[in-house]
Amino acid sequence: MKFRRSERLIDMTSYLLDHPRHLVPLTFFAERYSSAKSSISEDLAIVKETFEQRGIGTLQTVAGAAGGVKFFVNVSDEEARPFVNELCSLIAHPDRLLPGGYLYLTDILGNPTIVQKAGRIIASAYVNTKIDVVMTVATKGIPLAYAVASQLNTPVVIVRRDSKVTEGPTVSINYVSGSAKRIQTMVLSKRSMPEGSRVLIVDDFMKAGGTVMGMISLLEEFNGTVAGIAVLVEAEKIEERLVDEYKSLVKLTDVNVKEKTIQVAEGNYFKRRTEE
Ligand SMILES: O=P(O)(O)OC[C@H]1C[C@H](OP(=O)(O)OP(=O)(O)O)[C@H](O)[C@@H]1O
Repeated sequence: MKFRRSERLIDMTSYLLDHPRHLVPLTFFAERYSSAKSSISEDLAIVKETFEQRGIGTLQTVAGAAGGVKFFVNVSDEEARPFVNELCSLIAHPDRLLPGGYLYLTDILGNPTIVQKAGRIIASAYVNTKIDVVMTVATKGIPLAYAVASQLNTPVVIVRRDSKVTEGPTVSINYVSGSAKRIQTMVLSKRSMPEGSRVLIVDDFMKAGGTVMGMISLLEEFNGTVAGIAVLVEAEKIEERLVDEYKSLVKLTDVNVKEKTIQVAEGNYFKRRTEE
């Protein structure tokens, strides 16, 4: 059955969006549409141009016999900013404030539309970064970690705060949870990731950064490399912030637990993108 160009473009776009960072050989599309590879190359040029013009992402071509094309999500700032501003308005409710300057985010983290969009935007910040694994810590960071990892075509590694028989042999470290100055434990199965993995650390919220630091320490036990750190929301700046290099979509700027007021602004996501 022959496919018209318009049909090929629609189906090809859908396939590429569903398979981010997968290498798709041109022959795959040529056979799928019973078309010549030259026609497929022309189709892909149109898809690439439109993706880039509409701020959706880009296509990278891998030359050679084992080559093909890979879709990389790369949401433009014009596309991302309205979403982040909407997120700010959603978060800026004083009744979200919790003791210790933490925030109630469970409703947002339970909203697949929000989490998937945030995942695409965070993944866009690493379009030129090689990432083998996305790491998070149970529990609230898990939905966002999966949303980011699905765009990076990587597995998710979930650090636990306790050891379970079902995890097999594990590595554990103790860390100081920043603000609370509590000694806490992090545990990870020895089978969770290969030695030397390049890891993107993702979490929902960062206050003092103790949790992120804990994951960094754990990573050292696997000779892993921190490829990046991304959080949905960062608490307002505090002196003893343990982590400097990270990206956030939203930040709390002025929290007054007593007055129950909260100011929220864009995180450093856009700032760091312009600096890159
Ligand atoms: O920067 P820090 O001061 O370390 O705080 C950030 C931690 C605290 C909170 O997790 P918890 O509510 O402790 O745990 P869970 O995600 O399981 O609810 C949040 O999800 C981050 O992981």
